[in-house]
Amino acid sequence: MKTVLVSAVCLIDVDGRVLLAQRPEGKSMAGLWEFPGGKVETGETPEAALIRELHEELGINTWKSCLAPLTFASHSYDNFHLLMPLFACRKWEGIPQAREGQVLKWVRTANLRDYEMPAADLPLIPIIRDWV
Ligand SMILES: Nc1nc2c([nH]c(=O)n2[C@H]2C[C@H](O)[C@@H](COP(=O)(O)OP(=O)(O)OP(=O)(O)O)O2)c(=O)[nH]1
Ligand SMILES: [Mg+2]
Repeated sequence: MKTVLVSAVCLIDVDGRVLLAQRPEGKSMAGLWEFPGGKVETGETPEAALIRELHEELGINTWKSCLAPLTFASHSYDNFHLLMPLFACRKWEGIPQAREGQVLKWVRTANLRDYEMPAADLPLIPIIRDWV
């Protein structure tokens, strides 16, 4: 099975809330809430991919020095295996905007369970709750 590398971020605001994005209709896993990010392209580092995705999806800028490794997901879906480093980020430039039809929501870590997420993300929730 193919391993797909996806880079994602736990953006944390000054109140300790985390940004979730709801996958739009027409995409795989539509309606589920995810951490912003996307697939790492050939020749790209996970950090560079995430900085690019955050600009494309949310219109914000951040830097490698503002991305701290937090944890990762490793999960077999039916047709691919997902390997997803999750970075924590508390510093960026701009206000996150839904540029790709997503719905965005700042969520208290205690309430993350109320948002239906992809299977790969479920083990990340207690880690984020304990860490943020
Ligand atoms: N960004 C993100 N993706 C996740 C999470 N959990 C999870 O299983 N995924 C999966 C969903 C997708 O299969 C893949 C994300 O890649 P993506 O967002 O670039 O892929 P996509 O299919 O939506 O977009 P694209 O290929 O059309 O560019 O990883 C998560 O928390 N954040
Ligand atoms: Mg994406």
